[in-house]
Amino acid sequence: MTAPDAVPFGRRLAEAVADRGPLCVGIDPHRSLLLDWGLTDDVDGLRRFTDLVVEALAGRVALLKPQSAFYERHGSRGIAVLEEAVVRARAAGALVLLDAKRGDIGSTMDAYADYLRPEHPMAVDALTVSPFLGPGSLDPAARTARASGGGLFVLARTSNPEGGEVQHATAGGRSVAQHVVDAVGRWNTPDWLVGDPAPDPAAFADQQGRWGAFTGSFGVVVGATLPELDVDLAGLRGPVLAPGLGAQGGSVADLRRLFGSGRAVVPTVSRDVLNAGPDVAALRAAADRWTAELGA
Ligand SMILES: O=c1ccn([C@@H]2O[C@H](COP(=O)(O)O)[C@@H](O)[C@H]2O)c(=O)[nH]1
Repeated sequence: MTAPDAVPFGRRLAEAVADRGPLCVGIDPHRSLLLDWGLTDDVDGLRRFTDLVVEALAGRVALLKPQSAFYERHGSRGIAVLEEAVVRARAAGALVLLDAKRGDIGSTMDAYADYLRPEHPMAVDALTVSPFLGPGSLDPAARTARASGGGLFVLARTSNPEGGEVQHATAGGRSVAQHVVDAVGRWNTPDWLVGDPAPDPAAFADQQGRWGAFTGSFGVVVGATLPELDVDLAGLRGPVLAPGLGAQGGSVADLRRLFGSGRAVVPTVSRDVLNAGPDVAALRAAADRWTAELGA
């Protein structure tokens, strides 16, 4: 059942985009970045790095996307740094997408989805998930997301060059990537989960997939690096997270070429913004440059 005060992630994201522009900035404390910032590659350096990014950008961009791998590599103390940062970023007005790319059988996905429950110590607004065990294995996470006003971004056509080896494979005349997009599109319809209490009809009143109108809480990941858009996003009714800008070679022109202007796209950049640190003003200026270019 949907908690009465749970504003759906899709609506909160659309509001953030209307206020701040569509940019998502990734918090990826690579070892090399910690050293470039004059920090140590340990928990103290990790904390300082994260604090500075949160101070610079929470509430300034639509989404912050901490990459869990860079915290996990420092063990439990690294995860504690991430947890404190998530709490602080959300208190400062940020929407937080935890990039952890979880994917498992349904009963285990149910546990991963607890990240989306408000009572979780590291509660986040949305989570990245991997559909390799079949999109249906993610249903329990989608159910929790819908109940708690959270969001999911499912890997569909990833930005890395190897992605197509599996994502282009076909079954039943559709590519694996298309199966993923179609499954996510179903989550974004009001009749998904028939038998559960009906969700707020206003949440589904207008799902044209454009900012300014409500978009669904379930999105897909499609890289800005693709040579061409080889999935049909018409039935998605939700946002597209587009990584691969800057360090991986993607540009704003690539976003336009791939997605045009009629789609709810959240471009995400990590290193290209983080390289501007550790100065807070310089980090803000780097993010602002992307936002201006995206809006132009
Ligand atoms: O297809 C994907 C899915 C996720 N990512 C993640 O996004 C950032 C990209 O970092 P950059 O420094 O902007 O290249 C990183 O955390 C990846 O794990 C992706 O790149 N592609």
